[in-house]
Amino acid sequence: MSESASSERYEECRTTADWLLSSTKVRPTVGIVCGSGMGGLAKLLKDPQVFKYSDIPNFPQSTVHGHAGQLVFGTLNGKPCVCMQGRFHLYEGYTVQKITLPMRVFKLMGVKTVFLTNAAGGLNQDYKVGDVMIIKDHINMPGFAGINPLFGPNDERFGVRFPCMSDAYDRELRQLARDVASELGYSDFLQEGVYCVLAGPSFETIAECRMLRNLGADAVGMSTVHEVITARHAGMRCFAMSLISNMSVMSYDSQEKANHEEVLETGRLRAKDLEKLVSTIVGRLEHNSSS
Ligand SMILES: O=P(O)(O)O[C@H]1O[C@H](CO)[C@@H](O)[C@H]1O
Ligand SMILES: Nc1nc2[nH]cnc2c(=O)[nH]1
Repeated sequence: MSESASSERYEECRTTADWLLSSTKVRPTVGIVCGSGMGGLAKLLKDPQVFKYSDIPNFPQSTVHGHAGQLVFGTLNGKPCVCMQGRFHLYEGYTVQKITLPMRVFKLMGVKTVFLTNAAGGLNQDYKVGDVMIIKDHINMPGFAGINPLFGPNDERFGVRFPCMSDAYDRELRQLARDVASELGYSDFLQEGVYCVLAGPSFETIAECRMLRNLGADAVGMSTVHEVITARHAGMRCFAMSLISNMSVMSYDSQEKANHEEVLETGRLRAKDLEKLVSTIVGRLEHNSSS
């Protein structure tokens, strides 16, 4: 990609951010991305203002069941928020740059902290369906094949050429999440681990699940990592959580089969707990001018 194409991408994000800022009075400091079946989070926002993705300039469209495809502005526990009720995935056919455009739009709208949720398969055999895993680190499998949202000329207006990723998942926010989970009585189903992203859309084979576990992954999914890389590049703090919606099949004796209906059903069962967890954490966020 040429320097001018990179500049066009900046202008594309700027146009979208300016359009949104002129269409709402909310000035969000918190951005939320809802995972599969977790769109209920957006319904917690007070005085909501809803924009369909199809009405927002330059926005991709949601094509996956369980992703409503709208951007909701409002306040959550007193904090001005923008919430993606539906995210984009590589397997939908978008480029990695397109699926992460909303993160740059968040940045240009003034967002400081991004909360991401996803549904994921549990690779760690100590986990169970319905567990909530705070993500402490990731493995970017598509990145090993050159699929990284920062590929191409770097635009310094967003961030540096070589951003650090060893601090991608904010330590303080993870501690806050553990404290809040403990207060809410959620410790029994709270985990903390490593999320591995694959391109999808096929679920993993048994051999692939075994390999990913051996590599140190606790959960596997098809999202979040690209968004986190883009958000961190732009200097936003990130907190991400996986709902363990199904256990990855690790044995040739197993009759289990991963499927999207189970993923959505687990989301429905754990929805209220997840919503309480996220809204309480957001309510306790402190933003100063440098964070
Ligand atoms: O990561 P989210 O968007 O929660 O969705 C997860 O659920 C879908 C598979 O059921 C995949 O898209 C996977 O990434
Ligand atoms: N790749 C992948 N994504 C998921 N999303 C929800 N469950 C799964 C899973 O088992 N594998």
